[in-house]
Amino acid sequence: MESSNIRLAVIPGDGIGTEVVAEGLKVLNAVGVKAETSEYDLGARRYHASGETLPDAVLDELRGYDAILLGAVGDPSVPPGVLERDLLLRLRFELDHYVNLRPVKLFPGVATPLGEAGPEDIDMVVVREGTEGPYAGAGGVLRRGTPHEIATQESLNTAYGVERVVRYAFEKALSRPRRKLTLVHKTNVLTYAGDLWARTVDRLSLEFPEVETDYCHVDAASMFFVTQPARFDVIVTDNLFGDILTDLGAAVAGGIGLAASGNVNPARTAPSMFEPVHGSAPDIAGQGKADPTATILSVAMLLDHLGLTEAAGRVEQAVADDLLERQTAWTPRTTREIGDDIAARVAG
Ligand SMILES: NC(=O)C1=CN([C@@H]2O[C@H](COP(=O)(O)OP(=O)(O)OC[C@H]3O[C@@H](n4cnc5c(N)ncnc54)[C@H](O)[C@@H]3O)[C@@H](O)[C@H]2O)C=CC1
Ligand SMILES: CC(C)CC(=O)C(=O)O
Ligand SMILES: [Mg+2]
Repeated sequence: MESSNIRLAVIPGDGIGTEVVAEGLKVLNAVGVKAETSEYDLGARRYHASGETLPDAVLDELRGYDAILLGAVGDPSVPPGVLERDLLLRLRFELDHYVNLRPVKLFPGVATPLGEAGPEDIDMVVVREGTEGPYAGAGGVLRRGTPHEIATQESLNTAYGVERVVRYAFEKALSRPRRKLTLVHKTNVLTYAGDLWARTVDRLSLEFPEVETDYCHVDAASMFFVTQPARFDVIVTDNLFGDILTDLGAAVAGGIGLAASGNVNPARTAPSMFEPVHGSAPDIAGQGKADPTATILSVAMLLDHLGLTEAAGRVEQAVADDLLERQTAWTPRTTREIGDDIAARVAG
């Protein structure tokens, strides 16, 4: 076993976030990695108790960890966007998580709505920009509440921000057997931002001659996710397109309960943060219905990021085995039971 002691901040958050994170930690414990975990009460409960979303002192403390595991944030009792923007996006921006890494991978035995498609057809990684785009918060509103209201929400794209995420995506493509990188954007309409993205890919492609590059408009890419997912290997795209495409990718690869992600700071100037792609799912919260697999796979990504590749591989293999068994011997299980079963497999 790799010996190391990791310091982990845990933010269960809201709704099913608390349920799935408990299972992620259970599996982390079972894999035998020495981890010192500290839980942070951030989310709707704290907001109602104190009005706080992410106090500066907490943010500073979080900077000192090796990594962060997050469940999900957002609750119907809190005005829309408050927790998403002031907690989740603030974490991503302040900790410079400029790569939002989202594998879209069909595990053997998992049913896909695409019918005939198999694991060889659905195996891609979406490299979503994480700190810019329409999520940067630029824009405003005039004459709010009147019939003449004007709301603008601008997409921020900097040469610096685009170059660093595109470079990461090229490196990711180079590390994979197919060595293919597809830029997904909407260059035919979003001409200013699209031009910057396209020129950046063209320029960096000279540094990565082994990587085949390709371009797809986001509307067509959405179609190809469903009709020809094998077109894609590594995708690089902006914050909004990547958000939308990865929920679609999750559906195609067996469901939102299986989709893992990492908010990565490749320069390691701050801890990276790992979380399921899904949200707090208020519709099923507190009922033990949430699938914790996405969080458990996010724990595997976290371990891999910290160089604990053997442990990461064991967690992913345990998930793969569990998913395969679901195909042949499916029985309804609670969130906790799925966590127990995967933890038992990890422990051997
Ligand atoms: N990273 C985060 O913290 C995210 C937070 N959100 C927030 O979460 C709240 C709910 O957002 P929604 O749009 O409903 O998205 P959602 O991802 O929470 O739920 C969408 C649908 O998927 C189902 N689902 C989600 N995770 C599941 C799991 N592990 N197992 C089984 N079913 C699962 C839900 O029951 C729901 O029907 C909102 O406040 C939203 O802003 C949404 C996405 C990401
Ligand atoms: C709630 C959003 C800020 C985040 C989201 O939907 C995502 O990152 O997938
Ligand atoms: Mg999303």
